[in-house]
Amino acid sequence: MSFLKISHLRKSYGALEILKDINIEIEQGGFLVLVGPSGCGKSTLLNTIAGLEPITSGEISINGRNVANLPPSQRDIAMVFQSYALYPNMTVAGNIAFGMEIRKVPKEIREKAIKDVSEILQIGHLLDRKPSQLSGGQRQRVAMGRALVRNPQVFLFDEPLSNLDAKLRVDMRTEIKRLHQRMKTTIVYVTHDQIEAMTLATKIAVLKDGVLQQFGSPAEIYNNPANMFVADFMGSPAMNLLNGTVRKNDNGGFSVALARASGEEILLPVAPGKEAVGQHLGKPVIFGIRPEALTDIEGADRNATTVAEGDCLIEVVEPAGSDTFAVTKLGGKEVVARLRADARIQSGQVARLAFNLDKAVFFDPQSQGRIA
Ligand SMILES: Nc1ncnc2c1ncn2[C@@H]1O[C@H](COP(=O)(O)OP(=O)(O)OP(=O)(O)O)[C@@H](O)[C@H]1O
Repeated sequence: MSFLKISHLRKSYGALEILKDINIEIEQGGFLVLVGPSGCGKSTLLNTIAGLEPITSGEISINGRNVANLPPSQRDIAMVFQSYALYPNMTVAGNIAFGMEIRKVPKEIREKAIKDVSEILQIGHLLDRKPSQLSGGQRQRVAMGRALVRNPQVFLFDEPLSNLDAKLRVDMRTEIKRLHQRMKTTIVYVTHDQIEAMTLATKIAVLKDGVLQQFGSPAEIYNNPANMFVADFMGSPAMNLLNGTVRKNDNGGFSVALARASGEEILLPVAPGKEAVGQHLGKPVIFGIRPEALTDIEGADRNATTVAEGDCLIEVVEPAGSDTFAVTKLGGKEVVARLRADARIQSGQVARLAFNLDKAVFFDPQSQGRIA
């Protein structure tokens, strides 16, 4: 049974509909990440789960109980905000225990809870400090500690790492993941950072303009994006989306032809299992390939069943330490290939690249949906 279930949820401000028929469900212990560009409605969705915003219609159930019309205090959730929202005049221990004090939890139990969470979060040495005496990462830990001591059914995180610098963000991301693995709590987490979404989530919901674009595991979303928006939004560098035309091969299979800058074409065979693209025979399609599926010949995946090679004029080479990105042009668009770090390729040179066509995806240029 799903633990958190959002059914046909709609939210409007006056005539403006912000969330349009959202349906999502996750299991107990799941880590749901809501991701999408600024203004897509992810914070609004989180706030409706928290009870901070009333919904226009639909249902939100937690552990089988419809909470949509309950106040936040009766939903058994705890929220960690981007701004941390710590009380500046209280010590760390005071901040963590404040909710328990209000609920008149006995002192020994409070002290034990503070001790337990401060061990988990490694903030035992900070308990007597005020928030102003803490670093951003330490404040973030205290905010999490305050949520943890409540032991709620669901944790809600609203962009908790966005105020931290890049290095600390990565460290805290790992820490949140470790915490989730250890505590097996159910989490809903908002971010606009697709890497955070990929690394943390058990399930990702991608939103755009208040519409759920795709809901699935990180691997499903990465490998089989539902549409061109998801394909472009998830992954860095983004998936290459190129204009192609479907052709029939002499042997009965299909290929996709991409125009080169020179005017000639490169013909890429369609891998087994992806023949649905044949329904678009003779018509334009969008050919999607991730940078790592387009490599130097030596870097090609030896286990791939369908690989094609093609000579491409390399316009720019960008060494990135662990690998090298090369930019070429195909199908009227710039294409990024991900080469091995020591690939001997230079800008201005024609280089032979390998296309792993097992990883290719096709989209209908009209509907922008994936052809499956
Ligand atoms: N009280 C309100 N009245 C009217 N419109 C609102 C209100 N609150 C939010 N909105 C609008 O709802 C849309 C979704 O906002 P929301 O804050 O949920 O987006 P978001 O995806 O979390 O964006 P960000 O990443 O920038 O925080 C935006 O277009 C916003 O302008």
